[in-house]
Amino acid sequence: MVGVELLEDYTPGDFYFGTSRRTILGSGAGRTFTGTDVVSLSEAVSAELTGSSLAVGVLPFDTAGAPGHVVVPSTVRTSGPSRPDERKAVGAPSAVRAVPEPVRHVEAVGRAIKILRDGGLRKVVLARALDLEFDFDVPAQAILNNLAKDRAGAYTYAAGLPNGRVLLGATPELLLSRVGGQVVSHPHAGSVPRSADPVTDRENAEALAGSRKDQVEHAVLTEAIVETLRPFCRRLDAPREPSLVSTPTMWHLGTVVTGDLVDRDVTALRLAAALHPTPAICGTPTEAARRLVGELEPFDRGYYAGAVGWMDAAGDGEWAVSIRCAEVAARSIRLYAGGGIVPASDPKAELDETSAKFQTLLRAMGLDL
Ligand SMILES: C=C(O[C@H]1C=CC=C(C(=O)O)[C@@H]1O)C(=O)O
Repeated sequence: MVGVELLEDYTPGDFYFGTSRRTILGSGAGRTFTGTDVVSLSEAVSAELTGSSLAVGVLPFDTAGAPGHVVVPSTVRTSGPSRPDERKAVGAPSAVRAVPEPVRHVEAVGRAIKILRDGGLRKVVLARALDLEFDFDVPAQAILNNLAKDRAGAYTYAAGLPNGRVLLGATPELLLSRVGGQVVSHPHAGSVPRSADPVTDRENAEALAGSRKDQVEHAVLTEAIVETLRPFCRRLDAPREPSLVSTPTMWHLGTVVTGDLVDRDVTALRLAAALHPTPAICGTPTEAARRLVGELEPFDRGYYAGAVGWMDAAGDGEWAVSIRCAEVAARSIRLYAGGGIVPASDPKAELDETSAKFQTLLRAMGLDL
């Protein structure tokens, strides 16, 4: 058992962020910043941070639905990585409901494909949700423990939301990290499910690497990241071809983009605000894709498909894309999963992809749905 004390001490409302290098636990709100203009929000937060203080928080998918929410916790503790040995029991739900019904998601993807083929857009990301009701309070700490135990994603997180709920998950995708003058982004797009059978698993990965449709889906994303970061960087590198990356449940195409900043006053949160929403979770062109998401999805995304992370007084920090996550209310939990749609997408395959993406949370809850 390595460095699990902070994980054990987590209580709902705290901010938890765990990676392979460190664990951050922030408790108690010393100062809270809430705003719908994330660039102004990032500037207000920078102005407040001094010495060793840290700001932590979440950005929503769309500030028309929920504000950016960043706090300077009264207590911040950090340690090495948290690797629990034991799984914790979560318990079974009394009701499960898909939002929308799977057949309606297939229809929405079909409509999106038609719009894309008619030439209006290059890519849009459509999501669906799974609502689970319980006869007891949802044990957020147990789910977080199990996500860390499963090493379910490179960034395991939980954050208190302004509505009193908790966003928790384990995402593979880095929106932006900044250390001194160096920035890194690790965009992910293009996916296939893992398989328990090693031969099928390898075949799935090879099919993904060779898939023209997934290459296009990924290229749209990397282009957008590079275009957004270029004005901020004097050096910016991105490999021509994406690489295969995996979580316990999914294979993805990923590209590590690295750069050197022109101006070291540009903070991690400011850069994350510039990048968000990327085509990994919204689409291209951004505004048209955001409108289509609003038209085709029958729910508000809230803090799903936003960003979660931290920043220090020097402007360094890490912001991950808030996917493979759920929003926990007292006795209910809403899981989210989405997928990028391009003209060559297949609606049924997109439904299956979202089902596979739900597995990150479902496994952590010990559920076989
Ligand atoms: C939008 C999600 O995943 C994104 C990240 C990786 C791969 C994706 C894809 O292949 O569609 C999505 O762009 C999600 O998990 O809800």
